[in-house]
Amino acid sequence: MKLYDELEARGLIAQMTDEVAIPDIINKGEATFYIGFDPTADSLHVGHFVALCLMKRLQLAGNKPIVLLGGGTGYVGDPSGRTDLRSVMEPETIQYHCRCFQHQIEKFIEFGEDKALLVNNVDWLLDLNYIDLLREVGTHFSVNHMLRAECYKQRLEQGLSFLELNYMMMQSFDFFYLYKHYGCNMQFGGDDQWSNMLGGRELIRRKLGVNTYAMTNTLLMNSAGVKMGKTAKGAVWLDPEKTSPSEFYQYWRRVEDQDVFMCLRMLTFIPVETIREMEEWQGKQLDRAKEILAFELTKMVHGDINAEKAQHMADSLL
Ligand SMILES: N[C@@H](Cc1ccc(O)cc1)C(=O)O
Repeated sequence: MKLYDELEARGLIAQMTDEVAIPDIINKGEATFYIGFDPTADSLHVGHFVALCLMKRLQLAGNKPIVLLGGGTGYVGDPSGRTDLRSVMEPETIQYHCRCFQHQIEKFIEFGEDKALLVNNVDWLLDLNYIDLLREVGTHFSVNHMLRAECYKQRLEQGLSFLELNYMMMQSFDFFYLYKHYGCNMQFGGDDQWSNMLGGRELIRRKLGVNTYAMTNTLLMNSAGVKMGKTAKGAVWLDPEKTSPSEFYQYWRRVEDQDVFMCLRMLTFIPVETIREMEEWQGKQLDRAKEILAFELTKMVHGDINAEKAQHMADSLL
């Protein structure tokens, strides 16, 4: 199965700017693409995991990932799709979070000159000159248009600070910068990032007359339409100190019957054909599917030994 068909079969694709060119470019392994991660906490969580796996799938098909750590955008905070105000983080906290993210990401993605790059936007955003930026970038953004963007909808009721209104311009500038310096021609991200991604694409088009691409992945939602990866205790983290391998395993072992195959498709590397056969399973066999899901994911995040331990622990609880 070609990469694009596989991503589609896994239900990973939400929106894209070009339905002909994007499948073609990624199938040929010709994309240099980036995904940005803002250092909002000292660990990645399950929501980031979908993006990391997507990167891995694209990398395995010969495309080149650029992982962008938002050490610069972290100073501003993305209001997209959020109703709550983000607290302004201290520079030391931002740096520390970036180191934590980097450490975790390095376990998933193989870095190296031709394989993948890791960059931090603090390296170019922090030194921008305000007046220059307003003149060179600000002129290309319509506030009217921004206020209509889907991602700010809920936020406009609560109030959107001027700081946050600038976020879209920062992320757009990143895409422009990565295109210029690394030939990055595509941006991926969660579906809540669509407006920010289009902003960058438009900036590149206006400043350089070049066409670039953007594609979003489906957010991990359960059948009730609720974002997955949260428990009563809070987020399900990838850091074993924050969510133990056993808790991590249990989270997946306990997904609802209707969600197990969607999770297998979106999160694991089990071939789509195998998952299709498993979809015939019913009753007790669904428990088996959940065990496979929990084991596979725990293995990917915490390694074989921890996955086995977590499974034994779960078995002994039964
Ligand atoms: N805005 C993204 C992170 C990001 C940061 C900078 C970028 O250039 C791209 C993406 C998020 O909140 O998830």
